[in-house]
Amino acid sequence: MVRFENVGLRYGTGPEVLRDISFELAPGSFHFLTGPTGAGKSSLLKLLYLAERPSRGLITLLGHPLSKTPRKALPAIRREIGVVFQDFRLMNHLTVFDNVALPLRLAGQDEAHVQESVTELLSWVGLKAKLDERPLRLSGGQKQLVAIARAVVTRPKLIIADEPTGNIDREMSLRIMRLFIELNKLGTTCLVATHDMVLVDRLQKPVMELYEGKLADSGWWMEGAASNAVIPAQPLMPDDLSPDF
Ligand SMILES: Nc1ncnc2c1ncn2[C@@H]1O[C@H](COP(=O)(O)OP(=O)(O)OP(=O)(O)O)[C@@H](O)[C@H]1O
Repeated sequence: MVRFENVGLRYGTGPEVLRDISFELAPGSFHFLTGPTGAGKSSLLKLLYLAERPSRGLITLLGHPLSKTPRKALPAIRREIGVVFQDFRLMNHLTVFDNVALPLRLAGQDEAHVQESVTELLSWVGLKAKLDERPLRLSGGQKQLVAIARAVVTRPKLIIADEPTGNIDREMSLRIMRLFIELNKLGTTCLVATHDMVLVDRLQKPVMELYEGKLADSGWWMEGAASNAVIPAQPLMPDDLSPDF
């Protein structure tokens, strides 16, 4: 699904902010990405959602070696990736419904499909009653639920979340993480960057740790990823979550 081999990243002529990054994410896996502020978490995620290109090393994304992929093929790969940001990045002049519908409409989907998919997803995140609301009238947690619905409306194979629960209270953070777990149970590969070690401890998922631009024990990550390859995509079973989650 994702493979990094000795990847480095520098911004402009500055120092490398990521060095010798090697890891593999198997299809259907779920990983947290943690590390202190400035360690390079957002930078690593930017490489994954194609907002930056590596200054060295090899990245294979959804089967495509990026160094050999023509630039014009990148938007199609990017459309297979759903991204959730800490600051939501919603369109405040659009309704909740239209925010979630936007990726489908941009992809030229017919309106009947848009109506069905968006209504279904807004029910799933618990915001069916808010579909005509503007984002500015929602709480931070509700805005993040809309952003998650928008990120997954095109059924991406990979979901990347950069501090999705920053500045959101504990109860809503758990609800948001539960959605990522449900998506993962449906077979979506998930990588979630977070500072919230309480959530990480509760969820008992593999953790990739970045320190000063390097992955802790990256050799282990290549090995760990290989064993994750046996995790099958599972049907959605919300009740399967641990009771205290
Ligand atoms: N656009 C940029 N131009 C130059 N340097 C940058 C840019 N973005 C990030 N950096 C630098 O790269 C390093 C890693 O930053 P990054 O935002 O990836 O860390 P982070 O682990 O996500 O931090 P945080 O937890 O505070 O969000 C930092 O030293 C930062 O100053």
